[in-house]
Amino acid sequence: AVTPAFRPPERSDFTLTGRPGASVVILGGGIAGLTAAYELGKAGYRCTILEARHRVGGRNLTIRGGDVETDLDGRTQRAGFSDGVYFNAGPGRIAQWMVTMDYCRELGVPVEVFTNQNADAWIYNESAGMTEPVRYRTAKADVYGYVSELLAKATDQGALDAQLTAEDRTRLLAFLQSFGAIGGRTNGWAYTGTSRRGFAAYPGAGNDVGSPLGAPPALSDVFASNVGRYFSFEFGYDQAMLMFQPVGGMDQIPRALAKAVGTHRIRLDAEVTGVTDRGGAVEVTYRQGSRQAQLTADYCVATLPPHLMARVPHNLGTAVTAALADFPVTAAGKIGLEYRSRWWETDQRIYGGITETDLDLSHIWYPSHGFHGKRGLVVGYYNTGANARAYSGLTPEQRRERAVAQGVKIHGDKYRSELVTSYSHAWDRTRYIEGAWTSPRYGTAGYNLLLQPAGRVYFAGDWLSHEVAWQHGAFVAARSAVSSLHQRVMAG
Ligand SMILES: Cc1cc2nc3c(=O)[nH]c(=O)nc-3n(C[C@H](O)[C@H](O)[C@H](O)COP(=O)(O)OP(=O)(O)OC[C@H]3O[C@@H](n4cnc5c(N)ncnc54)[C@H](O)[C@@H]3O)c2cc1C
Ligand SMILES: CSCCC(=O)C(=O)O
Repeated sequence: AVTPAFRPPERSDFTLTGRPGASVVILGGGIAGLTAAYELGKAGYRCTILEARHRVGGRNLTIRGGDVETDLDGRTQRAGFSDGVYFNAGPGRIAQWMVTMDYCRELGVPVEVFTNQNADAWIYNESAGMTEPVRYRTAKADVYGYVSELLAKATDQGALDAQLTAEDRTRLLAFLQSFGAIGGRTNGWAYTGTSRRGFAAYPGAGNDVGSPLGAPPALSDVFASNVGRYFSFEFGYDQAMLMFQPVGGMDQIPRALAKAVGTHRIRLDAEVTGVTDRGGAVEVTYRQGSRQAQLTADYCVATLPPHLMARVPHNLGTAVTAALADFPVTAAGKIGLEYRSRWWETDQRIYGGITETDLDLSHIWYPSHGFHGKRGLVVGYYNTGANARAYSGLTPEQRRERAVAQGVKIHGDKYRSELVTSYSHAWDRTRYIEGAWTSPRYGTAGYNLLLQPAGRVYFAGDWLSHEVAWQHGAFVAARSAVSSLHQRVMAG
């Protein structure tokens, strides 16, 4: 039998057929712009990409030693990372079903597992009064155990008889006993803790049974600590293991796309300043340094973030401007902390994965590659919204100090003493991006308007998809735009 009811969401062998040879100017060299150029190029179109930044990739940004970035506040950082150390400041993970994986395969970008969930990573909820972190495995054992105990008791006492048949009850109780590792009826279905909680010292040879963590805290204390707060993250269809990352940094994807497109077709440091639909062609003006230039093409694919495209003078109509301006934008930030030793592996036995906190740093990511290497890079914060803005308002030094002061609470002194260098990225303060991702108003006239070309101008970007904040969204939106452009050309 074939795998039931599953169709890859996007054909991996996407190709436009026919070679019409029209010219297309593409605004923005992020994933959407590069993909538009790549797919149109394969079909024989003559494409030119205008990208305002000094490199392609847009939000797909990997920072290495020597990279220099200046933000909207004029703060310049020069990354001091060692050779081989990299920091994915934007995207970091890919789900298996995403079309991003097909592009990695087609472009020859090798991928490796990205560890999105780790039983040995920590949970730390300061606001719940925790004074030390708890391992994920321990938190899960206790929460699953107590929830199972409660549900088993209610079931066995007949509280759910209106919902359950006698057979359902038997099956549910059997499931709960295994799921929560609870006692049976004679033990009152009690959760008393098992080896699932983990050990202070793991079992050894001969008669060494190790030092089990032992009895769990009281039920009420487990719920009060709120350690279950983040369990559902890994249930998400977009975040469930296995996840993947390109070997050597996420920017291997735009690099490979740019190579396939041909770097001679990409103009960097080229800021688009105007778009005019002339009826028979599109005229785009742009600025390269002090030079003003102009480019005319048969069609245009515009992939700037919508809130920035809204500010570019054009003659596409006020409804288009209003629709572009109607995308609420989220802030996000990350810091990369390079350490001279991989103490999280040697001392804490954490090989990849994520620690979850209620601190303003939100998440701490450990590297999913380079295990047992000499150095390594930890993502010391990955936060959004108000937490991201709190950090983006600080200088890079202040950001590092704040992140390290928080991280020490979980990891101890090495979090500070082993630190070599850091680089932080504030997406809301990044020129030509000004935000992390948007929340499209699906179903509105404005959103739907932008799915149609405005004259000879097509729009694309993750913001025109149902996978915002994922490269998948940028890929499929670009495919959609070039497909309708191509249909029109072939029909004409
Ligand atoms: C912190 C963070 C984490 C993320 N995590 C993930 C993840 O784990 N996995 C994943 O798949 N995705 C993730 N994403 C989302 C992913 O980065 C985006 O969905 C994708 O990169 C968007 O591509 P795009 O081409 O639509 O937009 P962009 O990358 O924003 O491209 C737009 C381009 O337009 C350029 N531009 C702007 N103004 C002008 C102008 N006037 N003239 C010329 N060019 C201009 C910009 O410089 C930019 O290059 C994350 C994003 C962020 C910010
Ligand atoms: C937290 S979901 C939005 C950003 C993203 O795609 C990611 O970090 O996985």
